[in-house]
Amino acid sequence: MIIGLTGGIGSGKSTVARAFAALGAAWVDADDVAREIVAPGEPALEAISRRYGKAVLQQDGTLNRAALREIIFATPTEREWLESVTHPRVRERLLTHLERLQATPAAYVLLVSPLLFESGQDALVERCLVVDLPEALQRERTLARDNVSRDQVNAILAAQLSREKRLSHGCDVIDNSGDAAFMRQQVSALDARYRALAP
Ligand SMILES: CC(C)(COP(=O)(O)OP(=O)(O)OC[C@H]1O[C@@H](n2cnc3c(N)ncnc32)[C@H](O)[C@@H]1O)[C@@H](O)C(=O)NCCC(=O)NCCS
Ligand SMILES: Nc1ncnc2c1ncn2[C@@H]1O[C@H](COP(=O)(O)OP(=O)(O)OP(=O)(O)O)[C@@H](O)[C@H]1O
Repeated sequence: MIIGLTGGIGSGKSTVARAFAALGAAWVDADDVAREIVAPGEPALEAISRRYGKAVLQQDGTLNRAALREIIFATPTEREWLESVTHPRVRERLLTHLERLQATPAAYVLLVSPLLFESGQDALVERCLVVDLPEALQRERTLARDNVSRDQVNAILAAQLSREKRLSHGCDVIDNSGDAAFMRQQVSALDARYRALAP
């Protein structure tokens, strides 16, 4: 069984996924896969450097992620262009990872993705799970973790589904507005449910 674990920036997806993994779940993170497909030599990186030039490359030829982030969250059409290059490749690579993970003894597999619905990756999963919290807390946790401005966090939030729209998909929900113990308690209950449901 593949479960899509989603939530906006800084909602706590990786933290929640690690709690599931501690109980034996397997997982793949779409953000990690999005990094794989822009490694040096990959066609997506060539397309990005053709469009934006050297400004989006570091001295060693790897992607300057902060520079590209500035461009795409300032201009929605540029973000759409980048997604048209990256999302099909992320999806293809996710399928390979999921196939590999399904062959492991784990009872179920998590596909962790900030853009599960926005990118159509929900077609790859049988159930979905939303990590939910008030947007203000999401913003504060992101600002505490990342070296980004409040304006940029707001631009990223604006490019993602709203809390209400994400919840409207009828997924299971983890309330991550409390402490780690509260989160782990919910993970443990869901793990038992998923094990009972897994074929
Ligand atoms: C713009 C990039 C280079 C910025 O890299 P950076 O290292 O600063 O951030 P990182 O990749 O870790 O992403 C951080 C968070 O930003 C948000 N985010 C990233 N891309 C997008 C997007 N296209 N739309 C909305 N939110 C996004 C997500 O919440 C993500 O968890 C990178 O995010 C990217 O390549 N994005 C396009 C690919 C994509 O859509 N990835 C999302 C998973 S499929
Ligand atoms: N219940 C919690 N209480 C306090 N802090 C938390 C909690 N859950 C997560 N955090 C913190 O919030 C930040 C965001 O969490 P995490 O990195 O897991 O989110 P994410 O959804 O994977 O983020 P992104 O997709 O943006 O990479 C981290 O610094 C994490 O330690």
